[in-house]
Amino acid sequence: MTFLLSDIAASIPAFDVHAARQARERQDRLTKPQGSLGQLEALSIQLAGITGNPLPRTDRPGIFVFAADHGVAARGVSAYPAEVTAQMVLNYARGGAVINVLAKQIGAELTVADVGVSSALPDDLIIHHRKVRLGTADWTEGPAMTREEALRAIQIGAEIFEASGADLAVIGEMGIGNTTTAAALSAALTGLAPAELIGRGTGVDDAGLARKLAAIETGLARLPKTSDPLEILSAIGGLEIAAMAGVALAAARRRVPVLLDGFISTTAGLLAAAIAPAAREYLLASHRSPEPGHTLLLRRLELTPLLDLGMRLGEGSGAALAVPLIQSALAVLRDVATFEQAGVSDRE
Ligand SMILES: O=C(O)c1ccc[n+]([C@@H]2O[C@H](COP(=O)([O-])O)[C@@H](O)[C@H]2O)c1
Ligand SMILES: Cc1cc2nc[nH]c2cc1C
Repeated sequence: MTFLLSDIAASIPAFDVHAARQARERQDRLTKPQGSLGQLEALSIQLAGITGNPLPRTDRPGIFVFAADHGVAARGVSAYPAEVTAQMVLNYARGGAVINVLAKQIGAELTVADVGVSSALPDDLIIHHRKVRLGTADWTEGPAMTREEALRAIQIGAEIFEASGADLAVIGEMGIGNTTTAAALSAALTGLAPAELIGRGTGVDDAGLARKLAAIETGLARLPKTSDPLEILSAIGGLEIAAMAGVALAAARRRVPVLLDGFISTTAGLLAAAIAPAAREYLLASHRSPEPGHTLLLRRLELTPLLDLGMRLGEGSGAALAVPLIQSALAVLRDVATFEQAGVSDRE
């Protein structure tokens, strides 16, 4: 099967304004003051437009966590050593990480894929073994990966989503150093200033923050002059960001909502929307991470997060918490009685 990004981009359906209008009309007839459920009302209407169903449901949420390493981690840009990426994949496989617990709590299926961890992982580990390469190259010195590798990582994300049957796609990640990559990639895609996009990630000190900025400035200086998202992605990385964008594109094609997690996950949403502008309508923001770049990207994508809990873990954790909120918003739209049905007097 040949995998063409242009085909995917062209096959994403438009937001269904008719289904959204029907959902809006129903929301306004439910036995509550109009607008009293705040953001949950807009959310249910948006889900109707995304799915093309005026009474949508998300009974099979899938959490897709992609792991990969970043050559740039060698520049001292993270508070943790690079081997934590591989160690955390083992933790996911054994069920011991935060996202394992939260996935179980909300009854979501968790899929973990190695798309570029830099060490060999045991074959008997129950994860998707889809390594594109052993981590990205340090993009301050040369391209993170080839164009073919970037495309392959997007394709893997799309394939993993397609095989899942999920009706809501959470995209999460694990990759030491990836807040630096996400900031560089976001800067290259949006023109936003690196100094405004960087944050402390896993908890770097001021010197670490200065190293992040220096790395990004070096990386951007050697970026070819291009607005082609795939070119930018292959120059900067990362593999897990590419795979998350692949999930987002494939989900949008099937009218499945994409629930973003934190800064890195939202960078993947930004990338998907750069590849296929129609994909933007399918993105939902679950929470706001304290990474400064996250707020800027949410604004750029015109997304309002549901939660603001100071969470900065990644791995889909903030998004997992928002899944029950989405399901509650949809249950209300489907099952609350209308004024007419309940014999309650409507507003004058
Ligand atoms: O989701 C976020 O906003 C977020 C913010 C800070 C850190 N993280 C996680 O921490 C790792 C990246 O942090 P760092 O400091 O190594 O660049 C990576 O595994 C992410 O999942 C995630
Ligand atoms: C322990 C640990 C767990 C993580 N999960 C996602 N990013 C992470 C980064 C670290 C360091």
